[in-house]
Amino acid sequence: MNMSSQCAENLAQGGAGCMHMRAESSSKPLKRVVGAVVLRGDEVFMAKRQSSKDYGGMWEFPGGKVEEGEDDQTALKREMQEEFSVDLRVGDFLASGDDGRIELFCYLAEMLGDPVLSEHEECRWVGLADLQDLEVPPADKPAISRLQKMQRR
Ligand SMILES: Nc1nc2c([nH]c(=O)n2[C@H]2C[C@H](O)[C@@H](COP(=O)(O)OP(=O)(O)OP(=O)(O)O)O2)c(=O)[nH]1
Repeated sequence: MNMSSQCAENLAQGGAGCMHMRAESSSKPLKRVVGAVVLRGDEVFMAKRQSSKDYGGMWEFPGGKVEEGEDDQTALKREMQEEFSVDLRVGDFLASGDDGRIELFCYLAEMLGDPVLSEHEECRWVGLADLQDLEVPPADKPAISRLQKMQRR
């Protein structure tokens, strides 16, 4: 019996699948997400996710999923317009992290104008020294470590 027919038989018998199928599903490509790291002196702009969303109530770098045909910069600018009605100047790549489902690419950026809250529960300028007290999704941790290292220099 080959691998595929073993899987089919396992499923037909009401089994939870087999190693072969699990390996395939766990290698699904990560969804690409971008986040803007907007600094103002020793503070960074953070937004609180709506409680109805995944990671609800956690703080994130504003941004979102990159759509087909977009590059990271275009996606970040679009998301900042949609979510905060501001233009964005996108700078250097800072760090990336993942949660096994999405991969977050964070870029230093400058907001041109004042952000208007629409899709988040709250937004706030957070001191870099206070970042460790915020609850953030796991994919944000590498960017936060980089920011804290930059601050100590
Ligand atoms: N924007 C953003 N998303 C993050 C961060 N960290 C993190 O794990 N994520 C996750 C949460 C979501 O699963 C995913 C982004 O999806 P989203 O729903 O916020 O993005 P979107 O605006 O494109 O959403 P939608 O149109 O699909 O509703 O990435 C972060 O710092 N910023």
